Amino acid sequence: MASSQIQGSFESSLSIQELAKAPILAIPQRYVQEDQEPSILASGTSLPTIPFIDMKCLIPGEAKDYELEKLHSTCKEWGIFQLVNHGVSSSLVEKLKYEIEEFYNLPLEEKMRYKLRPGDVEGYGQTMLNSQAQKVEWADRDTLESYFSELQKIAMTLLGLMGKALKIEKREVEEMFEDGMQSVRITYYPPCPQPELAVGLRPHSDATGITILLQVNSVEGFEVKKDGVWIPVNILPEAFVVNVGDIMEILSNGVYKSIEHRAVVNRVKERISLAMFFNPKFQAEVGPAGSLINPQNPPLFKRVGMEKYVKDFFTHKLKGKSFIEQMRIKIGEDSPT
Ligand SMILES: O=C(O)CCC(=O)C(=O)O
Ligand SMILES: [Fe+2]
Repeated sequence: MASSQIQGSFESSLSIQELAKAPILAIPQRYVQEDQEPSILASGTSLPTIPFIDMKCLIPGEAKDYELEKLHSTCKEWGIFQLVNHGVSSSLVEKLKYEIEEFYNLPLEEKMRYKLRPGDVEGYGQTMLNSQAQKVEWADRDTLESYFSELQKIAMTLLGLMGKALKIEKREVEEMFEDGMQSVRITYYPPCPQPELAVGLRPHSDATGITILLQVNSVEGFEVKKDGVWIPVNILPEAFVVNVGDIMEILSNGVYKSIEHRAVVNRVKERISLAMFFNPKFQAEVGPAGSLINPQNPPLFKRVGMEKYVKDFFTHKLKGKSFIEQMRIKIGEDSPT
């Protein structure tokens, strides 16, 4: 994994950040999306909360059985959790958060010095979700590099433990994710005078192995769809949110579930998040783990090379879990292995 390139992109929009600075009362028509599903209200009954997993109890080699079991059941039932005691120093995380916020506070002219130009792989500007990932180059390089390398270790540990809990042969998980691809997306959501009419980030599951999300400035807006209902997630400032991605759902042959999530916007506050995506290498194959498949447990998903998987993803319109659905083997269709 160490040799792989770190990539990232800004899902920020220059125009929308500037637009939000002007005191407007209504959002321009092109940002209006009326068909949004409502979130559950935090009144009376208490909200369901996504589970917490304690990294200290998951130390490789001596993972406590109950915590491994909790990780397993959480990945089956939720596909998401808040990771606490993750071991990344709080001074590093705070420094990173500070530098990212400082960047967005720069005057526009300053930010434009980092503007993305066609063909560039790093910089500031608007990128679509399904466009080529971009490399980041604006914050203190050392802070980012340190953060990324810490997160790679955590991701490999979690992927290994998930494989163990699923009883997938260790070799299979390693072959898939070692020297894998990582990418980063930093998203800036400006305050919005009509939050109920605008979409921060539309509902989707991540097409990844796993995703580790950092909420940069403690403003809430992250929501997950559980049992058909949108639940706001109160992310602890010291926690990371770990998402099971579609690749993990496929690898586990449907035992683990990737979860649909979205970002809503806030009437008065801006929000920033940093998502780091962990994926197999291009040479790997995406498909159910061979060690899980037998006549009683036939493959539920097709098998494709990672390169094709990525290509298909970039040409697919992001919508809920529709991408992984097209990987599912339909009844009557033979597994193409
Ligand atoms: O901004 C967020 O909280 C969610 C980001 C996300 O889901 C993503 O980047 O895939
Ligand atoms: Fe996501």
